Amino acid sequence: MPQESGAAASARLAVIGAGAIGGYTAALAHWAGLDVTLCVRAPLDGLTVESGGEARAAAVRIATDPARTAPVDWVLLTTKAQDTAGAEGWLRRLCGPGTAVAVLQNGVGQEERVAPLVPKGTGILPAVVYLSAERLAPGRIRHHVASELHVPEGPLADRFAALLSGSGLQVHRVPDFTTAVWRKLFTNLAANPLTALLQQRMAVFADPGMVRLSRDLLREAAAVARAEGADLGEEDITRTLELYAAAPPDGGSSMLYDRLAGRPLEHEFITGAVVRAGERHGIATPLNGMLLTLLRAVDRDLRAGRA
Ligand SMILES: NC(=O)C1=CN([C@@H]2O[C@H](COP(=O)(O)OP(=O)(O)OC[C@H]3O[C@@H](n4cnc5c(N)ncnc54)[C@H](OP(=O)(O)O)[C@@H]3O)[C@@H](O)[C@H]2O)C=CC1
Ligand SMILES: CC(C)(CO)C(=O)C(=O)O
Repeated sequence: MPQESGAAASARLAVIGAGAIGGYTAALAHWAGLDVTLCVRAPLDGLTVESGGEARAAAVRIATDPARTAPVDWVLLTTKAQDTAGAEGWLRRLCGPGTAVAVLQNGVGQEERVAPLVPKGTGILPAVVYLSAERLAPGRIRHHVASELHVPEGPLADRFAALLSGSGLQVHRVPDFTTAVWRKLFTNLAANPLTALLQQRMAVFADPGMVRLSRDLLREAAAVARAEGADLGEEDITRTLELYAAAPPDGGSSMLYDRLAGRPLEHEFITGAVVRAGERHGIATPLNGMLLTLLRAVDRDLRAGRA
């Protein structure tokens, strides 16, 4: 785990959400010397991150009440997409003149989701998250693999990269964010629904039938992605399947972890995003549509406490 101090060591950072991504990024930022407040909705005793077989505590400040917080330099929003609106109380208190908000969420349209919840003019930086982490228990995070954030290039991205320099989180500034966000969505479109529906980990992708099904799901999505302006093709599908094959077999997906913990699923922002965009463009997505129907059924049971 990185030990060195970051370039923006005195910056104040608030991380909303103490789950897998929030807990991991908050710990790395704290170890890099940033002034980190972790904003949670249920009290937390502390934060510990396991990575590479080593467990380390991060003595971040923990806040449970938005009313007791003040504006910071950066906010990292790391709730599930369906919980974005629920974080409005935090966003309103943490954003002042000069605050920027980075949205670390899967799916597409991160900026549009957050814009109505922050003061007009607040800089919003959508971030594609390439890392795998799992919340083992409240405040206990296991990092499985990778530590990359991809953001649209520009002055806000430059500030974000400077903020996190030396933290171990690599910030990549990309010229074509539409392609980047859809490319990342590809990695979720088969892995998240299939692991969640089957309640199996990434080892499931050793099955050639599962790889064929994933390719077909992604081919549907590629047609939709291109209609949305993303520059993606067969080689991106192949690369995604290679990623699945190379993933730690005991790793999972954020949707699997939600199902195992009995929490609502993020399906409407992943599979649902493809199906709805397909409908807008008149592109049929029967396989993704079928998964969406199954995920909605599971989610209904989870919300009713039956699954
Ligand atoms: N886990 C992973 O490996 C990856 C996840 N992602 C994406 O990153 C995003 C975050 O995922 P992940 O970290 O796994 O999700 P988690 O479910 O582990 O964490 C989300 C956290 O948000 C908290 N939260 C929700 N609403 C609020 C609120 N109003 N105030 C404070 N906290 C709140 C939840 O609180 P509570 O504890 O009370 O439920 C939870 O701790 C998702 O979009 C996911 O798809 C992207 C790449 C990889
Ligand atoms: C599956 C993974 C790690 C990327 O493939 C992911 O983004 C998630 O768990 O939501």
